[in-house]
This record gives sequence, structure tokens and C-alpha cells, in this order.
Amino acid sequence: MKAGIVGATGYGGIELLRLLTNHPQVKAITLFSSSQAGEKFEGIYPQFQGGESYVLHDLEPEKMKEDLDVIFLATPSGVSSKLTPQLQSGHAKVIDLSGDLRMKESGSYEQWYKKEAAPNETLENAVYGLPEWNQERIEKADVIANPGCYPTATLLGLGPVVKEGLVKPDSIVIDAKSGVSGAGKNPNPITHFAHAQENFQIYKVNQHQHIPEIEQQLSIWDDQTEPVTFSTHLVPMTRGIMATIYLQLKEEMSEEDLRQKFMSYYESQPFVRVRESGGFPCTKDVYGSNYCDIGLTIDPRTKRVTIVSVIDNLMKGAASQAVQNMNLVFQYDERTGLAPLPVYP
Ligand SMILES: NC(=O)C1=CN([C@@H]2O[C@H](COP(=O)(O)OP(=O)(O)OC[C@H]3O[C@@H](n4cnc5c(N)ncnc54)[C@H](OP(=O)(O)O)[C@@H]3O)[C@@H](O)[C@H]2O)C=CC1
Ligand SMILES: CC(=O)N[C@@H](CCC(=O)OP(=O)(O)O)C(=O)O
Repeated sequence: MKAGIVGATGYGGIELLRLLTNHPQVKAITLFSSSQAGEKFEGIYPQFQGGESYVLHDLEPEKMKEDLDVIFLATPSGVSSKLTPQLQSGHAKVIDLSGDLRMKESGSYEQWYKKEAAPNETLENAVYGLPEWNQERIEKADVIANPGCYPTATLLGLGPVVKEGLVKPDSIVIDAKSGVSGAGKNPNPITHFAHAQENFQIYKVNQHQHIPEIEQQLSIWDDQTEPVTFSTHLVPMTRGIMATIYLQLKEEMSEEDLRQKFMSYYESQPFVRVRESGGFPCTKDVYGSNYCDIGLTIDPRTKRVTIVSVIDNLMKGAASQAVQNMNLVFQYDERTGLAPLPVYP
């Protein structure tokens, strides 16, 4: 199959290229750039020297949508809302890594992203690409909205308890932390090395654009669980997200029964690993991989549940989840091209 990557020079795009060059079903890859067309990719990123040579191309939506089988959009918000409507009538499937197609209500996107939303028809067509919870719809989709990095960690950590209606209304608090690559390749004042190193900072308090995305999915599972409190922190590390989730259950339950629920939900899911006998994952447990690792406990004094969910933001939070979605859309084994274990230390 023939794949294209728009935004290939960005952090998500680079990871996509690394994964697709090792994917046995992908026979040709075309890279697109809005600012560096004509340049050699491996000239910009020497890590890729020694492999196949790639030239960056100008975007030509009319041609791309017929020549390619799948197009990944690894572009800043505000790009795919315009590009997807031009691509979606063609042969190629579209997998968007940005937040542009995740919200079903255009007003919600415009409120949180402060940008014009994609046309309603495009939003209706886009399927939310969280494979562990939406596999059947993903398999039939033409356009996939790849989930955000924080929502991926959060929703995988919450799914088994929320879907079963076990959570006390309005009790969910999500305390999330991310490495700096989550902000993409261009430093901003918060991610600049001089500010971020030896620092730890909360940001976008009560304003994070992933709040409505998380709440949208929670309301599908159990609308009594939203609104949630969600806060984000920048950690001076390159990759990794940890979502520490606190909630209260409607009825008392043993920690072992709760863990069993998680394990039975995820036993058929190759990329979610629940800690069997206590203990909590750290971000290095999943570094460079498509895994989401989950640990949980119930405090015997407060009865409050703590769930810890970790992912690599560039992998399960972006590029490898996009490839997992591609595998489902094209009916390949979900694990194809995603075999590597995490890099450690
Ligand atoms: N970083 C992360 O951990 C995650 C990122 N995401 C989302 O994925 C998307 C990509 O993120 P990331 O790779 O980190 O971002 P980067 O900023 O690192 O890269 C984005 C790329 O998009 C291209 N681009 C910029 N403007 C345009 C345009 N107008 N038209 C076409 N291409 C354009 C640029 O490449 P060029 O100049 O060559 O065109 C740039 O390299 C974003 O929407 C982000 O929010 C989602 C989950 C996690
Ligand atoms: C560390 C850091 O700054 N992370 C970014 C993640 C952005 C992102 O992934 O944006 P969309 O999913 O909305 O496209 C943030 O918190 O905004």
C-alpha cells in the first residue's frame, strides 16, 4: 500500500515515518511539506541516513487523494479542518493526528481551539480512533480522528470503570503530566530548555483543549461522570505522559475486584497492560512503544480510587496509535509494524 505523511518534518511525522518504513504492508511512502518542499528528508534529519531517501513534496490534494491509499495529517490544529474536506471524497483513507476532527460539535472545537471548525459533514464522517474502545467503527471508517495524547492515557485509564457505571457523579479528577515533545518541534516560552529544565509547571489551567475531548467520550459511556477536573503539567523530560486519575466509586468494592475488571476489559487488547499484582507504571515502562500501562489502588481510609495510566505521547499518544488505526482500517493484524518493545533505560 501507498502512504503519505503531511507534516512529515514535525515530531509526530518523524515517528510516523520511522514506523511506516518498518511496516511490512507499506510499499511506498510520500512525504509532504508546506515549507521545505524539494529538500531531502534525511538532509534535515540525518538519523534517517542509510535508509531509503525521501524528497519532500508540495501538497496537491487532488492528486494525493487518488494516488495514495492512506494519508496521515500530522499538522497543527487548523490545517486538517481545511484539508480533510478536499481529501475525503477520494480513494485515500485519512488519519488526522490533530484535534481538528475529534469534536462532534463544531461550537465546542471553536470554543476550546479558538479556530474555525471543519464543516459539519466532515466532523460527522470522522470516527474517533481509540482502538481499544471503538474498533468496529474504526474498521469501517474513511476518516479517523486520532485521539489526543492526554485523552488517550486518560480514557484508557477510565474506560473500564466509567463504561460500567461504577463512578460516583462529578468525582473524577485527572492530574496529568507530559514531556516537552508533546508541544511539537517549535519551542514556546514554557518548553524552551532554559525555562523547562529543572522546572515543573502547571499550564492551561481549566482551559486545556483536551477537556471537551475527554468529556465527549465520557458522556458516551456515562454522562453522569462529566464534567471532570483536568490539569496538565510540563515535566522536563523528552517523552511520556502520566495521567494520575482520582475518583470515587458509587459502591464499595475490593481492590482485587476492581483490578479484575480492568484485566478482563483489556485481556484481548494487545497494547494495554494492567499491573497484575499492584505496583504502578512509570513513563519509561512504555518509552518508544505503543503500550499503555495501567496501575491502580483503592485507599482503604478514604475509599478513593487512584488509577495511573502512562503512554509515550509521540507513540500511543500520536504516531503508533495512528498506525494501529491504519491496521484496523485495512484489516491487517492490529500489531503489524508495532512490535518493538519499549526502549529502556
Ligand atoms: N507531539 C505530540 O506528542 C502530539 C501531537 N499531536 C498533534 O499532532 C499534530 C502534529 O504534532 P507535532 O508533530 O508535535 O507538531 P510539530 O509542530 O512538530 O509539526 C507539525 C508539522 O506540520 C507542518 N505544517 C505546519 N503548518 C502547516 C500547514 N499550514 N500545512 C501543512 N503542514 C503544515 C510543519 O511541517 P512543514 O513546515 O514541513 O510543512 C510541521 O513540521 C498537532 O496537531 C499536534 O497537536 C497529537 C498527539 C500528540
Ligand atoms: C506538552 C504540551 O504542550 N502538550 C500539548 C499537547 C497538544 C496536543 O497534542 O494538541 P492536540 O491534541 O489538541 O492536537 C498541550 O498540552 O497543548
